[in-house]
Amino acid sequence: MTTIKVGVFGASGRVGKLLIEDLKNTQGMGLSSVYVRNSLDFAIDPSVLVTSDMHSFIGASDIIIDFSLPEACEALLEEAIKTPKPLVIGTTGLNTHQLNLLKQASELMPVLYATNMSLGVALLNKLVHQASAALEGFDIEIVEMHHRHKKDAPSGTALTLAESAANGRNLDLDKVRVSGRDGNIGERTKDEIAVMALRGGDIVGRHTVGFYNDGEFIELNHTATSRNTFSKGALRAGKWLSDKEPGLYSISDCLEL
Ligand SMILES: NC(=O)c1ccc[n+]([C@@H]2O[C@H](COP(=O)([O-])OP(=O)(O)OC[C@H]3O[C@@H](n4cnc5c(N)ncnc54)[C@H](O)[C@@H]3O)[C@@H](O)[C@H]2O)c1
Ligand SMILES: O=C(O)C1=N[C@H](C(=O)O)CCC1
Repeated sequence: MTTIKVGVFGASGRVGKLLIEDLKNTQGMGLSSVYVRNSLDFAIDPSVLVTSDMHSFIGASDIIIDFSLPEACEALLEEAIKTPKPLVIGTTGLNTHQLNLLKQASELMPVLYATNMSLGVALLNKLVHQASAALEGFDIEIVEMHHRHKKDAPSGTALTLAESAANGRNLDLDKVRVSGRDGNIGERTKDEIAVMALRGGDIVGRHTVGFYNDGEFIELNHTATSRNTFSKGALRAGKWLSDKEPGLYSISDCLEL
């Protein structure tokens, strides 16, 4: 079996470090390059290319996995457009320009973009779509909780869940999303979908999508108890993506959900 050479972008981050560890025990895949801005603060196999030259970083690998920051992901996409390689993108908080760049890249190479690499959240998105369509008149409120170091809010996962809920009712999320309530704002409107973010401690990731009506409510809840859920999910996605045609793929495509 040939070994898929993996490049890790965001290597010294919380998820990046786990990707490097998990790759040591992943059959059919091996770490070949890491991109660093300065230097790595941990030891790495000397056969791995450690570089701050984006072109060499991409060139040394068969696929690239990115868990970084939006500006960094943007720079990666710009370089990948010049040197196409399958890309697994896990970075959240991308703006409209960065999302457009991602779509542009996917015309030249296979790109899997997932705001959450877990199987549980992939299924939760399906359930939320179904519940949103079936539970007419129920108010939809989403709450997410993450660790104190998280920079973007609301989480990418919460926004994707809100998109699933809005799609279930043929609503435009940009028109109905509420991400803060403060002061004398009046009563809740019928269609609004609230997405609220809490931050604290070392919470890996918790999402609750609630459907509330008079006399009853349903809450669908997902909790990630280990960050390895994301790194292992990204490696599974990378293996799946490595022989695909150019296109924009989702985690549901990879998991055949
Ligand atoms: N899709 C998922 O399943 C999933 C899961 C967890 C985290 N995330 C997302 O992944 C991203 C990273 O999360 P994290 O907790 O590992 O963050 P982190 O802050 O620990 O790591 C970020 C990494 O990006 C690197 N970086 C920052 N700016 C850079 C630049 N300009 N150029 C190159 N590299 C740069 C940092 O050096 C670091 O290695 C976040 O957007 C987070 O929301 C997604
Ligand atoms: O720790 C993070 O940061 C996470 N980010 C993703 C998001 O924004 O949804 C996935 C969960 C963990």
